[in-house]
Amino acid sequence: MEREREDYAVELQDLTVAYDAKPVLWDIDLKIPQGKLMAVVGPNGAGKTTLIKAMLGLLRPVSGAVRFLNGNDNGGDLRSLKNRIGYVPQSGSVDWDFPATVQDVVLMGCYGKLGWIRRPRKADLALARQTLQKVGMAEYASRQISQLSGGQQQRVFLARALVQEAEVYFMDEPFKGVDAQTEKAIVLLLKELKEQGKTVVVVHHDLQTVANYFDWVTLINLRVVASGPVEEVFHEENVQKTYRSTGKLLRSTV
Ligand SMILES: Nc1ncnc2c1ncn2[C@@H]1O[C@H](COP(=O)(O)OP(=O)(O)OP(=O)(O)O)[C@@H](O)[C@H]1O
Repeated sequence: MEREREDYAVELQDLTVAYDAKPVLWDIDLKIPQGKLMAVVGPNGAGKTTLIKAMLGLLRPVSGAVRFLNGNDNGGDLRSLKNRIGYVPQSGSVDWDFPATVQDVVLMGCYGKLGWIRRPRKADLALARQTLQKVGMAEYASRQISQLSGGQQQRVFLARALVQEAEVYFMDEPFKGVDAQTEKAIVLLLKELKEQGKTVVVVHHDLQTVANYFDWVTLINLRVVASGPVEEVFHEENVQKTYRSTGKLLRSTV
């Protein structure tokens, strides 16, 4: 039984989340196997960001449970799992006026390992530099984050997550507003993470690239319409069902 749990990076059971008593996620059951690159797709307002926030314990669900890796309950032992879980928020949701350099922001990714008090070691600085190089931002290391373009900020937040060396990553629309070259760089990083056995959950809007970029997909619109290997569940019928209006789906659940 324990072994079976270990195979799942994240497991959701009967998860319902509401804002002001209005449900936006309804009775979600989901198992995300370890080592998958998973896209979460669905129309605007479908509950994708809410799903990620609920998984991370940033929102309290009305009911249900979230379990990571070895079966720890969300809210109970999530703190001890913190360093094993990385999060790249939607760039629009971040306060970019926060006074910090690019290098500072990337080093924040090491704090889980370092603790807040300790100064970064040489190895952390080297890792931060190397990761900035990877995302093509090394030359901006001492620039204030407020003085970067949207796509550059996105790359920096990706670098911050990468230095954390987590096991499960959540990324909320990492391709939003980035140019083709940055998109390619991010895709390469995602594939690299997968090769290292990491699990990556990505909110994604471009249906055209799902099959190229990901091996697992969850289609969501208030409820999970389908979740599984891309080649099995990402087909016309499921996409149609997902992009029907939320109202219709809600009526069909009650
Ligand atoms: N803090 C909040 N308070 C009240 N309602 C909210 C809040 N955040 C989101 N919602 C509502 O919950 C629903 C789901 O929002 P969510 O941001 O999870 O959707 P999404 O699928 O990520 O959408 P998008 O593709 O537009 O980013 C939407 O109807 C939204 O208006």
